[in-house]
Amino acid sequence: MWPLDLSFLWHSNYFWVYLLIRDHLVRNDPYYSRVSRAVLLLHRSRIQYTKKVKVVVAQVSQDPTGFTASSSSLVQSSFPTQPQRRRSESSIGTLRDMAGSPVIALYITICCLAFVMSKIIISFLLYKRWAGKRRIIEDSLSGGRMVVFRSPAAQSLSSKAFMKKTMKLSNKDIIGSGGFGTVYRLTVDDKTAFAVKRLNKGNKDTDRGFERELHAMGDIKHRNIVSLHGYYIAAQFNLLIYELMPNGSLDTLLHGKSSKQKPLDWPTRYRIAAGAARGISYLHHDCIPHIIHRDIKSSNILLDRNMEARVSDFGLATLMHPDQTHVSTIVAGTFGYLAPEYFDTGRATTKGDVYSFGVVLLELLTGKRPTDESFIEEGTKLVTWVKDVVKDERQEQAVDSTLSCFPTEEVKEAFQIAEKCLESDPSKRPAMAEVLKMLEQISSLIN
Ligand SMILES: Nc1ncnc2c1ncn2[C@@H]1O[C@H](COP(=O)(O)OP(=O)(O)OP(=O)(O)O)[C@@H](O)[C@H]1O
Repeated sequence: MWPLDLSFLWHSNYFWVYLLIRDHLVRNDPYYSRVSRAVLLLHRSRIQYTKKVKVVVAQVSQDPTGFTASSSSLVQSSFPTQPQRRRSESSIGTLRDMAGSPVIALYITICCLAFVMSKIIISFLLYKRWAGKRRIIEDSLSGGRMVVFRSPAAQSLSSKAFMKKTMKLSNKDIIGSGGFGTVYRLTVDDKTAFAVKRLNKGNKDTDRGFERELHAMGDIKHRNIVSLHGYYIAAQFNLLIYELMPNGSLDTLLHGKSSKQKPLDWPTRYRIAAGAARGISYLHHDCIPHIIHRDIKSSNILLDRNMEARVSDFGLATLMHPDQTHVSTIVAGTFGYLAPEYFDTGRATTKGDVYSFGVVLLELLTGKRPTDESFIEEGTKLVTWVKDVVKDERQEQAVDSTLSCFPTEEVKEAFQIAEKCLESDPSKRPAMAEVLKMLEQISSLIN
């Protein structure tokens, strides 16, 4: 009976195809979208072809019951009734008679050829993807090593002109600076620009671990994460090449002094909160190995041209294995955003990131920095102050004064989510995936 249903051979293909297209689910990459559509099309035509062949086989065997018409009849035949058993015995008899039939020979040949071809094509695509993931350009100009991860945006990085532009970066190109170094805007042409972060040089030993981490970061593609396009390692400095976020950081948007800057409205704030939660949730739950960010704060949440939130700065991120729930570390991160247990134990956990996200959510709601001077004067801090406000049901008074109108119920819900994230006992804090779910439920209130 084996020639009649060769579909089991195909099922092994689906696993490889899954490997090929799984990223599409999160990336929305047009290439994988095309591949998945082609696979679906092939799958449907295979089913149709198999049906047609089975009909032909049934006709050739002049079997009016069409014993091969569907796999369900094969399943049924595992527990055959009396008439079914008689019918299948006659079918097997007919099969034996048909062993030499040219139609069956043709069917087997086509199935085997298609199977072999499909394996070759899928292996080729997987190899191409693996080989094309990263390409290395050796920079002979300054003796450094540049690695560029393949992506549509980074196509233009292949030329030496890019290296020359990088070497010419000056103070006028600076767009920001932080604890780890200075960030420059690098314009390749009218349409292409990148953010280049210049890091102070570590020693050779840290380079190897540093490169390993960067390669893992290069693999992370998500609509709420700032992509790393490549890096450059030289004797005096290291450069990280990031996607440029035209709308800057949430920190600047909320607390910037520019008079031209319009205050953020509630729907934008809500979208930023949900986007950032989605990005962090992806790092915590969907990346293998899982990633703890360790420095979630408003200056590490950047905004793309559509004001979609992107989590950035994995300079402090630590890769951990799936079976590990925490990593030990010296205290790092930013004061005001760190979970209380972090000071005691020095251990970074995903729940620590949840706490920091809770602080960012409060920043979005109140428009105040966690280290706002008014809190210091009153001898309190943002988190303690908000907890009192929520307890007394005075949320409306705590909302950012630049928010002229806002939906009270949704804002109250958001305060409650922030409060859950800020539980002092980490085990009582929700996981980031739950935080995202709760935030998404607010949007169902909006609609
Ligand atoms: N990819 C980017 N696109 C646009 N602007 C960026 C990008 N990365 C960083 N910046 C800008 O540069 C500023 C400094 O970033 P950087 O990550 O170096 O420091 P930080 O996040 O402020 O502090 P820390 O280094 O302590 O994390 C950011 O606040 C942001 O305004």
